[in-house]
Amino acid sequence: MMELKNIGVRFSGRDVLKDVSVMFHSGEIIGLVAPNGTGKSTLMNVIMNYINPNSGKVILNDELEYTNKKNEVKIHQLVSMMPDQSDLYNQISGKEHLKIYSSMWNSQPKLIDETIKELGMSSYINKNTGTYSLGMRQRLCFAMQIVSDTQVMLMDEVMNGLDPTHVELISQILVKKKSEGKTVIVASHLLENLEKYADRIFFMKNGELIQVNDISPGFDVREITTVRVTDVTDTLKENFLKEFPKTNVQTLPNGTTLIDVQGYGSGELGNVLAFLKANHITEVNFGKVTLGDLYSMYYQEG
Ligand SMILES: Nc1ncnc2c1ncn2[C@@H]1O[C@H](COP(=O)(O)OP(=O)(O)OP(=O)(O)O)[C@@H](O)[C@H]1O
Repeated sequence: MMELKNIGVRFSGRDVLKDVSVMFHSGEIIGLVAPNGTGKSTLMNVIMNYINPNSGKVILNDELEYTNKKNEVKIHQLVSMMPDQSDLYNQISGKEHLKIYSSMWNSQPKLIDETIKELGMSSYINKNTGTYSLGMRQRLCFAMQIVSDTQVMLMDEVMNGLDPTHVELISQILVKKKSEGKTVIVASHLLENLEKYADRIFFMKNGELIQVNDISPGFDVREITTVRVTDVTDTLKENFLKEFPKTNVQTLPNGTTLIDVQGYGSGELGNVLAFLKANHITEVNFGKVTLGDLYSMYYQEG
């Protein structure tokens, strides 16, 4: 378990992190959504103690804090950040990289071969990483962190440059790590992918971390059932509300209109769909509010 307590970071008089307090538990995947420049790297750097916050602290397992070098070494055995592609040494093989990580974290050596197999890296793992494609390098960086086998894993843009097959594969491995009790914190811009596996998702804005379930009550990410439509004019919306006055309708900055049909029976739902069809609305999607919808609500509004 990792706690961030009242973390504040100020750069050039600007609050990049503002009194951030949050608890991350074992066996959960945290999704972190942060448009460029909102403080995601700063947050990760504070967690790793690469940046000293102006206020607040990071607490591991209720007791460990970055109060001295000895504790830092202990915490870094428990918390790791996925390496960046620029951290790779071109002149040695992928397997050498995995061995180095395994010995640095003193993890079980069998994890190396298991991870190579799981990620389908056997055909190139013994070649120098200088010969790797971007996707291969990315998979290696991910594999290095998996091999380190720490309790908390921070991953910044883990899916960068990966094709859909590998995005899926890595998503499955993240879920497996969660089932092993790891805390996995993934910062990603792939919203559709993130919402498939993340247990809790936070948006970063103005130095704050907001859990998406708190953003728009009534349009909760997991529970509310909606009809999603595009190309709804103001007049059509007015007519719709005359016909269905009790229905909650919300048009997002991205042009999608959400019609809340939670609790509607098939008759009522049929009436809504018939109305839309009669008004030539053919792009109709039935489901929950998506993370993309919430992103639009939160970051693009007025
Ligand atoms: N050492 C620093 N000194 C001054 N300002 C900084 C410093 N580090 C970051 N910042 C500023 O803090 C803000 C957040 O930076 P940060 O690198 O955390 O963003 P980010 O969310 O990781 O962005 P990106 O996704 O583009 O990497 C930015 O406005 C950046 O200019």
